[in-house]
Amino acid sequence: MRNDGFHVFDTTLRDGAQREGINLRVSDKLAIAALLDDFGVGFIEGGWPGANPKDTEFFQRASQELSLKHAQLTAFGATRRAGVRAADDPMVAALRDSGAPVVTLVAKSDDRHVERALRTTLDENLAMIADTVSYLREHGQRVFVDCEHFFDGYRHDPSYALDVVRTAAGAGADVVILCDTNGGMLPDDVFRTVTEVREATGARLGMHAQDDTGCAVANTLAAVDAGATHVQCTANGYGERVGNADLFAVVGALTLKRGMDVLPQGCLEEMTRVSHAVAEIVNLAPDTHRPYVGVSAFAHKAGLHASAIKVDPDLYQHTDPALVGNTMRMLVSDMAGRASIELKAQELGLDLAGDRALSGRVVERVKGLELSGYSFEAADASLELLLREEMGEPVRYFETESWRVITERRPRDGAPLFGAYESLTEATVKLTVKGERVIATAEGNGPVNALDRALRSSMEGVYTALAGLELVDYKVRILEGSSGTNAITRTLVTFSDGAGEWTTVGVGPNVVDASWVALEQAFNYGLLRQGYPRERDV
Ligand SMILES: CC(=O)SCCNC(=O)CCNC(=O)[C@H](O)C(C)(C)COP(=O)(O)OP(=O)(O)OC[C@H]1O[C@@H](n2cnc3c(N)ncnc32)[C@H](O)[C@@H]1OP(=O)(O)O
Ligand SMILES: CC(=O)C(=O)O
Repeated sequence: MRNDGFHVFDTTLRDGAQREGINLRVSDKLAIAALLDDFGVGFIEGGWPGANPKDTEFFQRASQELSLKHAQLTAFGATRRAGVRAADDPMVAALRDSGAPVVTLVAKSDDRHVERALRTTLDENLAMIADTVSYLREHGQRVFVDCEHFFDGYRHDPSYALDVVRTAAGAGADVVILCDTNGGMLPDDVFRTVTEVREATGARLGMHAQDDTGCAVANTLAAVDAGATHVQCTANGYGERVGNADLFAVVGALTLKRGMDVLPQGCLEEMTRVSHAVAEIVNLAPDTHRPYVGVSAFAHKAGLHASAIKVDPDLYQHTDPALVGNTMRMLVSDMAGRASIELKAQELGLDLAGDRALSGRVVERVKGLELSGYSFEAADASLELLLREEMGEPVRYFETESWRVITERRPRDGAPLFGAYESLTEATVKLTVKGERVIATAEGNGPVNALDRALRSSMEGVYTALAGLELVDYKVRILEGSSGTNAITRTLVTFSDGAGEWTTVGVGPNVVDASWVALEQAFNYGLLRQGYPRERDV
């Protein structure tokens, strides 16, 4: 049964946006709020209305444009200024007028911060808290109070820190959140402190953990173990400095490890989609190694793991990836064994018919190729071509006789070192396509572009679907960097046909050679994907 009394509170749009490098537009914030609502969080902290025009506009637009199924919007702001009535403080008025049904107030709870940062008295700080909470409650808003620097404050002057909690709860705050603002706590500190504060005050407590010791998720779980019933987190752990407790890791742990029903039915499996979509909106590459949601979170590389997974995936997985909307993947590399190959073939839709000798041959070839610089982990299309070759079904739509590339560079203005120049590359390919010898030449802005164009022009009369294939990514990695320009080069090329992408890998001492190897595979794989019958006799 769902635990309605437990709060999953998301602060991606407020604390997450405090991460260096994140800069959200109002439309980004609205889109992220909709995603967090899909994930089923109970509260979405939208920002600080009154602090900047963007956050004020967010709350105005949210009330018209968002129709939240699960979450309530929360406005963040500080307690009133010292020496001013809450009713007369324009920043408190902005919270009151935000339209948000819930306000989270940040309050000082460390006596040193009160005296040195706020530059007021300990009593006045308590009055600021009581006055602001009561004022917003009188205006019909639910209030949560974030006790900033609570854990440091509690160590320094526990009695004052407890007075802050009692004052907030006494004035009508529904939840008092203990914040590890500097992120310096460890789980045992948090468990002990939350237990003591709960026993001393009887207040409903929440936890807000920064990740400066890498313990934000563990600290959040420790607080829950000690009786906290409200957790503040951010999507993918984005936040000030090194970040906050990761929403997905915390929810994954509470639901799948603690058996707590903290999300509405059906929302848990939205986790991976929401994590990746938020990353796209904030313009950060999704972290492939993020717990639960990373593309590598259930990717298996070691041969021993694969052989056990073949029997039962649970043997090497802490949970079923489908529960969080993720999928298991097999990685094939020089750490693979026969079982890795069999599982990977299944994933690619190929039937090895339990042929151990065949999978053994593939293992040997993969290991030999990886020794010479190949890496199949990110190049499933290359692996599939290799598997098909070993299965006796080689994918060959053309045969290469030779290719040649010439690049001409003409400096302008007398050739200064960083000056402008004109550069043009010309590639010629000689191939056999369906038994016919073809020679094609094309120009491009570099060798790979020119070869790509020459390959297309040599075959597009025969394979018309080539027009819909596009090279979308090209990566070069220098292996054995100590050899300088003599080094081995590995290239990865990624193509798209609109419906999907595929990546191939090439290796060689010459970067253009390595690129050709990857291109040749990419074209063959692309033609296979378009459904052309394989040419066995070219
Ligand atoms: C731990 C956290 O992450 S809390 C979230 C922090 N987030 C942000 O700061 C982002 C948004 N902040 C802002 O846009 C600006 O800082 C504003 C608009 C809030 C305030 O701007 P300014 O009025 O120029 O003040 P400034 O930023 O220089 O200093 C903050 C003021 O708030 C006061 N203050 C800090 N905490 C509190 C509090 N809990 N209650 C009341 N006042 C507080 C400080 O004493 C300081 O007062 P002063 O102006 O009299 O010196
Ligand atoms: C409130 C908050 O963000 C903090 O104390 O870290």
